[in-house]
Amino acid sequence: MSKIELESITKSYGPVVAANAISTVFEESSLTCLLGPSGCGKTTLLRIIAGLETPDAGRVLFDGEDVTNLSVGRRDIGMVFQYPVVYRGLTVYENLELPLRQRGGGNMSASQRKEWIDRLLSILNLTARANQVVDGLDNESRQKVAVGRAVVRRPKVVIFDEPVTNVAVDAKIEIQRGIKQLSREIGQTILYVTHDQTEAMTLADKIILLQSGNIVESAKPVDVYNNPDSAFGGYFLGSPGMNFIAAELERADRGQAPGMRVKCSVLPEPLWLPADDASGDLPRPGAALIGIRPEEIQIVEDGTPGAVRGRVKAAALVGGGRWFLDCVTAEGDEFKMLSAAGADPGGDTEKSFLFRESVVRLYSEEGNRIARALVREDADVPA
Ligand SMILES: Nc1ncnc2c1ncn2[C@@H]1O[C@H](COP(=O)(O)OP(=O)(O)OP(=O)(O)O)[C@@H](O)[C@H]1O
Repeated sequence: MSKIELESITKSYGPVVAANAISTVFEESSLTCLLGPSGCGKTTLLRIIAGLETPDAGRVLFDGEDVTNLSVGRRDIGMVFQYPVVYRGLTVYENLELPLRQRGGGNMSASQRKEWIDRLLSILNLTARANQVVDGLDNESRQKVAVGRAVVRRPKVVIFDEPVTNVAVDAKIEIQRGIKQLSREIGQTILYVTHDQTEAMTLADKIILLQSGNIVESAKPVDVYNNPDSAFGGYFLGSPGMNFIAAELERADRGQAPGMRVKCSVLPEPLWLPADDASGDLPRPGAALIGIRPEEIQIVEDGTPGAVRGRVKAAALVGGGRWFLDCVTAEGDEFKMLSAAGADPGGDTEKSFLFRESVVRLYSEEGNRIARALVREDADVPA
């Protein structure tokens, strides 16, 4: 189990930059999901770490050792792909035992080896099938065997490239649970590629979100979800994604405290950005965006303090009895919201909406986060 560091990894295919000077760290014994839309560079990065691809520039380090020019075989990596790779003609147990016999298991006694394989079989819910020949197994069970084969030697890192794409839903959850357990109980360092945000949110200790060969988010799932660094991250995670609504910034110092006033059609009163809360220098006056998640907006009684008027354009029932609503403010700004379970709010109806100030985030027009939160203009500020 190793800590993996990437230092300014760059890889281009003709005019396409698949990895643009990427630097990051995958901590030992952690499960990191590489997430992003098709073509963003997930597989390229994984292949460079595995040694299946050579970067144009930059270094790959395993526990501080430069492995950039080491062959695949000398990097000590386990791999699981979309389609299960198993030894045909052998039983489930033998599939897990063979890699240990071939290499890596030499210092285990026979009883230790059996104990370890039995533990893996139990984690992967394969104990009852231990003596079945893999050729007769369904695709899902064969993929579990492939996972077992990849981790049994306890390699420095195990790489998963969309391993549950071709697996039925029930088995998908079971395989994901097994993989999570492997990282928790055995401390295996795992890199996991997926384009499925729900899978990444469920599994990952850390999510790395890629866009066009660049890392745009790198944090715990809850932090990426609640406070994405980029509008792309806010939009990509969430179903539907975060709303970004046009806002206007103007300089508005309060006594000795420098800051900006933030006006937006969903805020009946402007909010205030103290200079201390801005990431970097205070932004220039002008256009900006506020970010708010669909589930953070409420429909409230007319006349509720802080509410603004708008219209529900269309409503659709979604999971758990909640309603997905397509809405627009009186000033014409569009937004989406998820209402609590309840009666049909009806399409094309006038409503009052509450955008809770406490969750309004501020982004530049280019989509970079300026502040995680804003305050009321009359809030106490340090002298
Ligand atoms: N061998 C190659 N030759 C030419 N272009 C390539 C090659 N491998 C990757 N690319 C290009 O590099 C970019 C990144 O590809 P990559 O496969 O890493 O993305 P990805 O995020 O894994 O996508 P997907 O989810 O579709 O697998 C894409 O534009 C792809 O077309």
